[in-house]
Amino acid sequence: MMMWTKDKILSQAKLLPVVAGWQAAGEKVVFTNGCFDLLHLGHVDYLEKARHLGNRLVVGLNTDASVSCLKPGRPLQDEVSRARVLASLLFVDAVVLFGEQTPLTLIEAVRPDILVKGDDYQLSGIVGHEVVLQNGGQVLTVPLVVGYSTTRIVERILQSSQGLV
Ligand SMILES: Nc1ncnc2c1ncn2[C@@H]1O[C@H](COP(=O)(O)OP(=O)(O)OP(=O)(O)O)[C@@H](O)[C@H]1O
Ligand SMILES: O=P(O)(O)O[C@@H]1O[C@H]([C@H](O)CO)[C@@H](O)[C@H](O)[C@@H]1O
Repeated sequence: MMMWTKDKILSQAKLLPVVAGWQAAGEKVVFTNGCFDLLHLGHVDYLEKARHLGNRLVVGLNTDASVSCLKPGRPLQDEVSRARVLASLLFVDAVVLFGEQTPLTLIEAVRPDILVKGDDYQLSGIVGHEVVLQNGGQVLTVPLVVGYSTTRIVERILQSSQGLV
């Protein structure tokens, strides 16, 4: 049965029993996180690959307040929009917002089987890698699709707009 995308967006309190149920059924839960401001091919490719590393994909999404601390001038899209766009992806099973500067507390609560980031991150630099490894899980990276980033999209928009004046 096709889920409504908004029903994939869960509070942490509602997410934890859902994850526990998946794991009790023997499903490997993959967790990743990010700002996902303007969704692009790199995000889609990496999220799809992350999903295929296990059986379920949970995406931790930085709130607007969290993003603005990490990336001044961002986000360009609010958290409601960013969450809904992520939830619309077939291979995303759940989206959960977090307001801290890092997803450490969330990862400690979710206890995913697999933690994934793009390979713009070194394994040792991935927040939560110690927790997941201590729990017997895996920490993996997915190769970047070269040439794609939200920053690059913004730069190209600015360049093209300058050409219009
Ligand atoms: N080109 C890409 N290919 C694969 N994965 C990517 C790519 N760009 C970002 N990611 C991954 O997507 C996740 C979210 O990253 P983020 O939202 O910072 O995207 P971004 O495009 O790099 O944004 P920004 O340009 O603002 O840094 C991270 O795990 C990152 O590793
Ligand atoms: O979209 P980004 O900038 O890749 O996401 C950040 O990732 C950080 C990462 O998990 C560090 O290992 C995280 O700490 C931060 O909150 C953003 O989600």
